Amino acid sequence: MGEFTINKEKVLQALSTVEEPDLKKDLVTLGMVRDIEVGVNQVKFTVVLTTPACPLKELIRRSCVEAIHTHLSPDVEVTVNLTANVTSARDAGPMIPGVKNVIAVSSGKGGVGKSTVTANLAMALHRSGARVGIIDADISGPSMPLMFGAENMQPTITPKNGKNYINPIRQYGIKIISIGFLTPPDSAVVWRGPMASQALKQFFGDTDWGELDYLLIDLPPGTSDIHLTLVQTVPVTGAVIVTTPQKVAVADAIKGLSMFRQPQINVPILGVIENMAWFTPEELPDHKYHIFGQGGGQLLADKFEVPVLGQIPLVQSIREAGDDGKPAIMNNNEVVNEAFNNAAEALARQVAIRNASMEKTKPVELQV
Ligand SMILES: Nc1ncnc2c1ncn2[C@@H]1O[C@H](COP(=O)(O)OP(=O)(O)OP(=O)(O)O)[C@@H](O)[C@H]1O
Repeated sequence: MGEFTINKEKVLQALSTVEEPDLKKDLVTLGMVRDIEVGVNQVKFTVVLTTPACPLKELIRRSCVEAIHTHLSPDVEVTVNLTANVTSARDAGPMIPGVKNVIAVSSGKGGVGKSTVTANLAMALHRSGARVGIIDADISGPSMPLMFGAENMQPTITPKNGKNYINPIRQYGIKIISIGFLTPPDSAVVWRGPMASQALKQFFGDTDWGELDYLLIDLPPGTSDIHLTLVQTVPVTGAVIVTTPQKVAVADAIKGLSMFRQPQINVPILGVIENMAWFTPEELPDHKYHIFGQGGGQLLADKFEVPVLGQIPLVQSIREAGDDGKPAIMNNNEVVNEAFNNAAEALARQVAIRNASMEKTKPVELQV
């Protein structure tokens, strides 16, 4: 093995041949290469990814090693450290200044599993290393307190700069605020639109979220005042729509998605998650029974020219976990975790693509 002297310049040149597959530019131009250290026959550097949930991590690592071997010498020992700095689609404003991305989770129809999907996506993103929060704005039935085993928890209040701030509760590493925390668990309070909109505004304006990579908003099914309040209050990075494969669910989801696409609202749609895509009995993990039909998620995605971010099977333990106060992903069932992890990675990927390729989002100003 011959000795080969390397300098940082040569390393950068080699790495400028590596393209970020989604962003279609090279790693050096994108400013993703940091902390290059060189030695005799050795090079070490850091690649800063756009999300810790990056599904292309290993591909990027391999491409970097290959580029060094091809352009410098096959004898160089290459160490690639991967870290992430989640990108943002907004300018830091007075509202939620430390939150990089606000993601609306929406559905056309009730009961399709929007809250279950939100809770598990949040956990999957958190487990990948991201900082995650949830706002449960589903006035039709706030379910986050139950799904996170937090029915008896209460957010605290801290005065800061002469103003009282709500501190989200923290459960399993996720910061959570729910409209359900504002009412006693057993009371049948019927939230009227204006009251709920006011509460949602407080969840942004008067809540101390600190630093978050992703803040997921569990919206009520359909379209409502809450949706309008959301897009008027904060810049929304994008929307995810949850549907089942059923035709009637898809028809409703089309209506839901159309709202985000209205020119005066114009919130990018990041993709579709098809929940209850098939039934898989726990004891037969390879079997798929398409009891709600097939292909609804894809149909919806095709119609709006967005990707299907994931398909989540109907598994009894997903329902049980929700009722037991733990998102299903915490039980480490292979089928369930693969489904939610893939969906979370696909979502994080679309957020990164959106942030790199589209204009920053601004809150919507609607004439009323
Ligand atoms: N993939 C799944 N497998 C098994 N059960 C599921 C799955 N997804 C959701 N469920 C169950 O279906 C029920 C409805 O789910 P969830 O509350 O998440 O729906 P939603 O769309 O948020 O409802 P809402 O219309 O009230 O907002 C819950 O009991 C939940 O545990």
